[in-house]
Amino acid sequence: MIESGDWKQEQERLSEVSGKLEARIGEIEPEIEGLNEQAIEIRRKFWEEVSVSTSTNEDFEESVYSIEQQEALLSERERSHQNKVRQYHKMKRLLASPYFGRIDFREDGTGFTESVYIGVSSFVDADGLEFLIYDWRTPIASLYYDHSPGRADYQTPSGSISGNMELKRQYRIRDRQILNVFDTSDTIGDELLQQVLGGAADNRMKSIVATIQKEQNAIIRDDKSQMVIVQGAAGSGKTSAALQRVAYLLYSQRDRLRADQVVLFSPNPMFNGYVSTVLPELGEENMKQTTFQEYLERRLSQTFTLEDPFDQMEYVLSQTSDPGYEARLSGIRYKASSDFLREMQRYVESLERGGMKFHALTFQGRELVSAGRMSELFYSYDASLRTANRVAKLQEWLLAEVKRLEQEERYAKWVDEALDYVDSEQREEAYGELHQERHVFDFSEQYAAARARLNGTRRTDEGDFDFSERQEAWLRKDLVSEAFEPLKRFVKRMAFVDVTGLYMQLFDQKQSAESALVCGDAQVSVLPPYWSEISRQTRSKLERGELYGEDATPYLYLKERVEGLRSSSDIRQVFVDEGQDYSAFQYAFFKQMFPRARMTVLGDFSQAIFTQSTELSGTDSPLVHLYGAEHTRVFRLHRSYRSTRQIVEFTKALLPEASEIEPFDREGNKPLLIHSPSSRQKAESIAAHLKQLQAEGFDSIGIVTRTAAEAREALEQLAALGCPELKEITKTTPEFQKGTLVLPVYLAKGVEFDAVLIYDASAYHRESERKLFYTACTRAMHRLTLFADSVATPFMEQIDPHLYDLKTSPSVSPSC
Ligand SMILES: Nc1ncnc2c1ncn2[C@@H]1O[C@H](COP(=O)(O)OP(=O)(O)OP(=O)(O)O)[C@@H](O)[C@H]1O
Repeated sequence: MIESGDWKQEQERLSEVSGKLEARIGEIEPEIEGLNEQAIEIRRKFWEEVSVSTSTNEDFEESVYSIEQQEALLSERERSHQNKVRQYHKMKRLLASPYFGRIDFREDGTGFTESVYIGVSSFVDADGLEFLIYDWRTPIASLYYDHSPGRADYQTPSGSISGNMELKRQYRIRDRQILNVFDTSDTIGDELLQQVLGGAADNRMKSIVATIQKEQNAIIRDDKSQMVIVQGAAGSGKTSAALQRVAYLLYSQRDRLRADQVVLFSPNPMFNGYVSTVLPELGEENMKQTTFQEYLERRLSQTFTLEDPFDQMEYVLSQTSDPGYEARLSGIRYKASSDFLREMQRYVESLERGGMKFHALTFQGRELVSAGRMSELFYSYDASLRTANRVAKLQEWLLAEVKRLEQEERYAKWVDEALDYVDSEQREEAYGELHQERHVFDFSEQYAAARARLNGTRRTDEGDFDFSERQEAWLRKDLVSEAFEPLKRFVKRMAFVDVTGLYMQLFDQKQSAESALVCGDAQVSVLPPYWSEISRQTRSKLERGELYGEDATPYLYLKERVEGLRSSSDIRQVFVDEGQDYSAFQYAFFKQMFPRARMTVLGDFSQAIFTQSTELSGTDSPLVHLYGAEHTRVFRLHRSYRSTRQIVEFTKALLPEASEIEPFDREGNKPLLIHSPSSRQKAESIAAHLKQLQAEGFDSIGIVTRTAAEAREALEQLAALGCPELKEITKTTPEFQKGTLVLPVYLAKGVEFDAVLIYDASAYHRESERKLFYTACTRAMHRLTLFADSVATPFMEQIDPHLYDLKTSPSVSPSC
């Protein structure tokens, strides 16, 4: 807390700045209105203001020029309007809470101290000379995040600036009143952070600009590395840092980076909604948001029915007695591995020498171009050409060939027969088309046609032999062209390349494990256990027109390498959250898909719940290899902000190798384990506990289950006990909601709750489920309660019993 004189002065300054903000808002409002009206007026009178004439070429050009000018005027007004609206919203946002921090900095050699007030955006005095508020992303504002009072320096585009920080102050402001103000000697005083973290969970993620920590600031402001990897404990602010990083990049590169050139890959659609308000809260437009599955669906769902990662997860967790289970697991691991990626790369290269597969071009049961002919041509091209270039050449040849065949086809027997069935509508169309052939603007033609129609006479050219011949020729052309349309599409879509056959070839069962994996000379270096069963499963799935989740990316990778890449060169920044859940293949794919982008990958290997997980850092990490170690920077976040100290100490103990996790010092109850002798009593106990939590005022509660089936069971049991307003979250739920949610742990990734109830802590047995259990428990901010039958998960038996409290089925009223 500061002295009352200082407080008074601060309040006076706040009132003064708020007054100036209000005055600026007052000035902007009529300007916005004016610009909007101008734009409406221009749009309304658009065609009155332009002169359109097509009489001569000069007139035509004049018209185009006049339309372009009018368009330019309109878009200039619309742009000015949008800019003003943006400014207006920024001022409004500032008015609610103009700044959150201040530093007094005496730059070496200047002889004076400047007070730098920091807020979500800059605000300059009316004369344009004094910064009343500095945007948190300005270079000088980084002093606030990186230093304590004393010697300090910060980086600017023109070099480093050093000086003395004489004061560092933090504020909580609401409705023009200072609620709290404190001077701090720590980097960012824990007091403000304590207050922020002690609050309730929200159904939307919040911005953290007022309390960004030094190690998070380094991530946010790294604008040198091509690849930024953040390995951080659960709740250490990885997602938060990523979102503030997007805002920072949009600010620091505002002359060359637009929000739609940034894309965030989220773990599920619900998470997209959860984080979508942070950037607008910071006055920035949202980046593009998607999930990898959405992308796969867009590219592959026309050819296959795709298994999504959640169904794959359900299989892994629930179908353990399936006879092919071990092989499937081995396949999932292998198909995500760098080994398989290397095999695939070798395979694609080997296709330059042999093994390409094509689908013949057929028409009405006749083979127009055989697969063999395509193969012959493909291998006749210059051997130095890459596969995709040869496929492109072949496509060009095929298109020309189809055109030639189409012309030949016009005199086929089926066309003669079809001509007899041409109806009057088609003939009329032929008539119209023939007359239009000359030129649409050919007035004399139209005039002659109109006169002929009016006078009921026949035009001389219609009666002659030439016209009916031309009409027949036109009809033949039209009939064949329509019939050939699917063939042309087939060639344009590159469907003549048999990608499925090529992919299947990789899983040729006839090859023994010791021999070559495929034709050509791609030799297998490492084959996974159960190889022939993996091959059988993969092939039979493909034969049914279906694709396992683990095959989707490798399949698409192969397709793109063979058919040519479909990259998005406009995207400049790619963010991948929950990065441990992506395979080496997916990363190779990201690089291929976004060739001009830099990447930021955030993840936690301790939360790697999918079988195909990837180690983010470390020498073997495929991520580090992606851009090379010299272009990659790895950050580690150890401090966990989400949960109370008691919850972090408990969850940390669940991971034998996670000793580096540090809890933020916020106190709460120890996690509570409640044993119940029967599943009925367990449900009753959960119901009673829920009621108690709601009575205590917790309004964001997650009942976290192991699988979707368990979530449904929980929902039914609790609803039968009268628990009100339980919300079921499934993989298709589009929005994160507040309230009591029932959801499987894989859908709780990345989100948090005031209180978490682990529906069945007895259900996690296998070592592979340790991370699943850890992920479930780390969703809790303030309370964690675990329900189990007589024996809880072995992971809890292995930890210090002092880390949690224990109860046996409390005698409580069984309903909500
Ligand atoms: N510097 C900070 N100031 C205030 N709150 C913070 C800060 N850093 C993190 N938090 C809070 O901690 C919680 C966890 O943050 P976030 O979800 O970004 O972590 P994460 O590392 O992505 O977690 P997980 O991997 O478990 O999903 C959020 O409520 C976030 O607002």
